[in-house]
Amino acid sequence: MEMMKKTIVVKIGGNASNQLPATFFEQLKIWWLEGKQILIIHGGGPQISQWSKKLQLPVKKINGIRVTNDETLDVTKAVLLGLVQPKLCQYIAQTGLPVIGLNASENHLLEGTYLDQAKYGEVGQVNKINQQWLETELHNQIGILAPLAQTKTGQWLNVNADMAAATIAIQMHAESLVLLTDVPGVLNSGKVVPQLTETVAADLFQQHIIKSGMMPKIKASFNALKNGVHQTFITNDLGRPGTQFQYVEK
Ligand SMILES: Nc1ncnc2c1ncn2[C@@H]1O[C@H](COP(=O)(O)OP(=O)(O)O)[C@@H](O)[C@H]1O
Ligand SMILES: CC(=O)N[C@@H](CCC(=O)OP(=O)(O)O)C(=O)O
Repeated sequence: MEMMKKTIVVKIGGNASNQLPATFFEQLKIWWLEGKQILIIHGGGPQISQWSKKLQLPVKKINGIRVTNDETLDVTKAVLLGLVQPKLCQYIAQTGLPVIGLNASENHLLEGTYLDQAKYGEVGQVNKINQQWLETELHNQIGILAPLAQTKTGQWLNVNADMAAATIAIQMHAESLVLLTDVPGVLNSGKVVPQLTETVAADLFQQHIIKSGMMPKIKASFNALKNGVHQTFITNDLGRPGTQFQYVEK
């Protein structure tokens, strides 16, 4: 009987995807040669904001979540699936690794529901994934997946990429979740916090040391840890652990 391959989920933030260091591709190659199954969830927040501004659409985020109307949703889809994803696929293909771009419209890959339509508009969370089909796709190639979901009736939803990555990592029973961003980890007074517990995180929230885009990452990381993902990290370099999350059962 063939052993189930271990899955590693890497989320790449929009800023990070513009400046991927050599260590990123080296680590992908190492995991690939070790026989890991690799799924990359990509962001693209800064790129969506940039294109929204060019098109004179409002740019508004609440707690790191984009307020998304129908026009912003179109821009989000166009930027993620037309610009960010193909560029990442190209970079990975250039290293000689096999890669495929994926999105919610394929075989009910990501099914979602509205988060809070009155507050955020066309924004959702992922509830269900087509795990069987995804596993098959990831058997012989690295998957690059956009953070968009579809409702049961086919309405597209914009999903925060950190939250999408955590949900998908949980449902894939991933061994690790890495959130790759533009800072070396969670920072406090300019220094990386190497190990972060929920108690310390709550304290850093209260002191407004953890803000904006870092907020969904912290929530996503603890959510993943509590639901079976073995390890979660925030880093800007796959060669360094950055901040590792610690879940202490109460
Ligand atoms: N305590 C913190 N430590 C590090 N970064 C923080 C902190 N609080 C807020 N941030 C911000 O979070 C940003 C990362 O989130 P975001 O811009 O959404 O990145 P990504 O596109 O990778 O998801 C950092 O660049 C920084 O500006
Ligand atoms: C609902 C929501 O906030 N969606 C995000 C999706 C992209 C994303 O999360 O990109 P980063 O990881 O680069 O921030 C957005 O529209 O910006």
